[in-house]
Formats: sequence, structure tokens, C-alpha cells
Amino acid sequence: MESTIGLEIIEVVEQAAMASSKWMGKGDKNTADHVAVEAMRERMNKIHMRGRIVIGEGERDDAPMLYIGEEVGICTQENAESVCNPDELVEIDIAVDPCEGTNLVAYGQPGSMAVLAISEKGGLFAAPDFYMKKLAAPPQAQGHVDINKSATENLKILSECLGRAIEELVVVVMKRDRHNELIKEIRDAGARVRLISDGDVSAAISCAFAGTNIHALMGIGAAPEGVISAAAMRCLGGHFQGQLIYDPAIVKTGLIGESKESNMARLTSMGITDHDKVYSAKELASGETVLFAACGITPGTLMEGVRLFPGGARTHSLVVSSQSMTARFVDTIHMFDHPKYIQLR
Ligand SMILES: O=C(COP(=O)(O)O)[C@@H](O)[C@H](O)[C@H](O)[C@H](O)COP(=O)(O)O
Ligand SMILES: [Mn+2]
Ligand SMILES: [Mn+2]
Repeated sequence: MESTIGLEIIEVVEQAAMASSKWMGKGDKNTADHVAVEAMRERMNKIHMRGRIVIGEGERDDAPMLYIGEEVGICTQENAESVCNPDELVEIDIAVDPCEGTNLVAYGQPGSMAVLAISEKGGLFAAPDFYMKKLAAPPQAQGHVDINKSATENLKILSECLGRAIEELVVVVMKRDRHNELIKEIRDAGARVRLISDGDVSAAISCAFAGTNIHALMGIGAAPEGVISAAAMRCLGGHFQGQLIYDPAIVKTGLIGESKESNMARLTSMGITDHDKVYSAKELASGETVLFAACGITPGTLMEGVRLFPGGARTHSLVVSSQSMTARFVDTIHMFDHPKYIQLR
């Protein structure tokens, strides 16, 4: 799977990022999101594969494209027999967020990206559109920190694992009312809090790379983004744990169903009976082969944003693989309208 698809998925996230970047700073998050979805879908449907969206833009009725259950890839299209034999191809599950951080794009803020994760069929947890309590940390702390421990305890463990004083630790937390106590606890323990308005996928994967000055992600974000982050952390050997949050009183913002009881019933109907289970990265992205790709839309801690120039654009992407244990940063110059030469910018 990796050799044939690894390079193509870079183009998928590049196309989505370039489309969305044209709406950077225009205050229109819906269009920035919509064009990314369209571009991602168009490029994905040119890949020689049988893919199925397991995490996407929502249910079919709400999302005309890249909805959960949508089939993507040449071999799922009409008249596929003329170009491929669908029976010969491995079935692939795909989790996408074509514009992760739509507000960040609309308001020209850092940390947005086009992102996806793939694995063989059944290899990614089909998370409901709920919230998730998350804990991400560097590989040295993998299996040592624990989402069931307090932030104070985890900071002590992180400090030992990383050989850094607690004062030298930076924890990313989403700026939400639900995190007020968590933020106070982290600061009281002596560590620093980096508040973000959106974009916790970027924060989670940044923990796995030395030099980002991000040592943990703590708090509650969206569950689909949790699975995508887990896929990357599984490949990178970083720590990631997630626990579904179904109680609206804990979340405090956003839409999360009518009541705790109705949400629990919905989870049960989806086959999730242990509602409070803590999932590891390996459980959220359990496939034998897992691939993750991201392309910066606005600049972030790991990747540059899209830089448009007359006649083209330059993109910065990341692709990581559980099979080859590689993390490739790809710097690409795209020339539009078939010019005679590529101009380095
Ligand atoms: O910031 C985010 C928004 O993602 P998108 O809708 O694709 O632009 C995500 O990184 C967060 O994980 C999550 O969606 C957010 O925490 C939702 O929480 P809230 O804003 O409190 O409802
Ligand atoms: Mn998102
Ligand atoms: Mn999104």
C-alpha cells in the first residue's frame, strides 16, 4: 500500500491546502473549507485505489462530499473496469480533514493544514462526531504519562522522561472555558501554557518532534481529529491517548447532542459499549499499515503555509508511515498553466 499511495497522498493534501489558501485571511471559513473538500476529493478520485471515507465531513445528508461511507479512488468510480480490476486492490479506510482549522485560515492565523490518514479496511477507529479528551506527548514519555493521572502528575513524569525542569515544559491547550481549571493547574505546577484557538492536530503531532518547543497537548477537542492525530503519533512513536466525552456539561461549547443520556445511547447504538474507555494510539489507528499526510495551509510549528506567487505556489508537507518508520518533509513548487520552466521561489 505504502509504495503506491505514499506519494499520491502528498498531492491530495497539497491540492486541498492550495485551494484553501486562496481564501486565507478573507474571513470566509465556509468557502475556505468547501474548496479544500472539493480539491481533496477530486485528487483522491484519481488514485488507483478502492478507498472508503471513515472520518469525513459528516453524514451523507449534511455533507455532499467526503461524507462518511463515501467511496473514493478510481476503482470505486463508474466504468472502473476499464482502468483497474477493483477485486485485486486492497480496500483502504481514509480519515480526512481537508481544512483542519477553518477559522485559522479565515482569519490568517497559524496552524491550519489539510490532513488525512489511511490504513487498510478496519484500521482506523470510526469515531463519532463527539468530543475527545486528549493527551499527546513526545516518544520519550510514551507509556509513562497517562490520561487518567492529573496534569500535575503528568508534568512530573514528562519532566523526568525529557530531562527538563517542569518550568521548561510547554503544554498546548485549546482556549475554551472547559479548560480553565486545567490551565490553572498546569501553571500552578510551574509549566507554561500555550493557548490555541483552534487546530489541535498540529499541536498533537508537534509533540513528537524535538525542536518544536511543544511538550504536551492536554484537554478536550474533537474526536475525529483525535483519530487523525493518533494515526500520526502511532507512526511517529509519540504518546497519544483519547477518551470520548459525551457529557455536554463537560464540553461547555459546541453541539454535542441533547443530553448525556441520549449521547450514551447513541454510542451504544454505534457498538461503543464502554463509553469511558481510554484509547491508545494503537487502538485508534490499529491497522498493520498506517500512513498520515499533512500540508500546511497557514504556517505552523512543523510546516510552512502555502506561499502563492504569480503563476504558481510553494507548499510544505509531511508524510509519515508506520511501515517504513519515515517522516518525510516535502517542499514542492507547483507551476500552474503549464509554463515552459519551473521558477524557484
Ligand atoms: O480547531 C479545530 C477545528 O477543526 P475544523 O472544524 O476542521 O476547522 C479542531 O482542531 C478541534 O479539535 C475541534 O474541532 C474543536 O476543539 C471543537 O471544539 P469547540 O470549538 O469547543 O466546539
Ligand atoms: Mn478539524
Ligand atoms: Mn475541517
